[in-house]
Amino acid sequence: MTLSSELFSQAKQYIPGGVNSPVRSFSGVGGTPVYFDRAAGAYVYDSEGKRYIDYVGSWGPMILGHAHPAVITAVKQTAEKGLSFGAPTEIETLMAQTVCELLPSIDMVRMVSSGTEATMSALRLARGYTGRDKIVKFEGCYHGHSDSLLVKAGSGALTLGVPSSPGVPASVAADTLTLTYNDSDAVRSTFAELGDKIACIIAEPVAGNMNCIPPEPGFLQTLRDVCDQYGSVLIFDEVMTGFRVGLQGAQGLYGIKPDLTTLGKIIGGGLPVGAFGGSRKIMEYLAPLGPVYQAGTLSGCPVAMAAGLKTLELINQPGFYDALTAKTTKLLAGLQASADQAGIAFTTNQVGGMFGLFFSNEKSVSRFSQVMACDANRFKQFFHAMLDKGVYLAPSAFEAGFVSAAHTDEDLQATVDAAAEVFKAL
Ligand SMILES: Cc1ncc(COP(=O)(O)O)c(CN[C@@H](CN)CCC(=O)O)c1O
Repeated sequence: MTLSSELFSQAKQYIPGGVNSPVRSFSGVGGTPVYFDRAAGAYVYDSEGKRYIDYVGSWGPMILGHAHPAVITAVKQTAEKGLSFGAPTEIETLMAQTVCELLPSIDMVRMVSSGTEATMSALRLARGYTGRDKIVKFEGCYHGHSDSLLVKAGSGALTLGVPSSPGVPASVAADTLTLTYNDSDAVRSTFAELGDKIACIIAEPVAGNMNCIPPEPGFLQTLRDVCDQYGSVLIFDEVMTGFRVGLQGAQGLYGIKPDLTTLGKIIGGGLPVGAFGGSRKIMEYLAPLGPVYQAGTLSGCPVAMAAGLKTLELINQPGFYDALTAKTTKLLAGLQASADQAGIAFTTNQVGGMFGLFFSNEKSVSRFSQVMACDANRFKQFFHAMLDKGVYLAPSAFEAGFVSAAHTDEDLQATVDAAAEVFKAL
């Protein structure tokens, strides 16, 4: 029995499923989750000291690499002054100002402590601002676990949602319409039918929770157009893509301006931070200024702000994203060549420093249905074989992968070499 197995057995006595977030349980790939003890740069080290090249990066935040010295120093120096006060601090204003300066669509921003809080709050704000109840989301997109967003498509495109989890009241799910990502026709026909009842669309501008699925040309523009035509709020959930695919997020990359943006992950630098922001006219509906209530004890925690601010400072350097994108491209080109060499049906997607791996015969994967048709068993075999070789990929075929600035050419080559051996043995 490995130390991780022992730790997992112990955890399962006290924590449901032994984890504080389901995907960590390896339920998507089988086997026992690896317990990590420490991390530095591109590497994570398990409880027995084994090193892995990490492509999860705490699900996106660790864009600089783990335990970046300047981030750790900023956290230590801020923590020594106290951890949180439940009162305003200057560093919160600095963070808000930085986010507003980096994302032109954001005039004002409110900090929260998770992506779930950010999207839940943005939905309430959009509903309060428009006075409407219905929302549109897309199948395969994940926006955290608030009730309105744990909803799957009803039997037909225009039928209302049904809960995707017990505990979500049918009455709540009924206000959520779930459409097919990248299906612009479905968006247009839904709005033609119900547009004046729809408070908002919430979309991942690059879907990173059904593996990595970029928007097809015109899709994001369609979302913008129907929201303009029917007076609905366009929410880009950039919890994952924000500062990951570019300094101005996916909205900057694709040139589509949302009304509200949700953020998380990178803006916390690895500590619990979420945020939602947008146009002043909408944000001023928020308490204490306006009638829409939203609050949080540790929102804007100074220590978390310090980690996030230092991270945003260090990614805002000339060439940072070109280098990150080039590394990711190099990794994927190597993986594809190895798979082709071994005759394995395999394809990849990439946007900036995030990527998706698909065991699929498709030349390119752009729809949820194509993701679902991938060879899940082959992914599981690949995942575990790579893990054995010291490469830590996302333990699910429905997650994106992430490269950091700390990954070296040697790390990328070692990953490709390991994959070449694994593909041959599949
Ligand atoms: C686009 C997007 N929006 C919202 C969320 C929810 O954020 P959190 O509440 O987990 O901080 C997420 C969370 N992402 C997952 C990874 N796919 C978190 C990992 C987990 O659930 O443990 C997200 O990707």
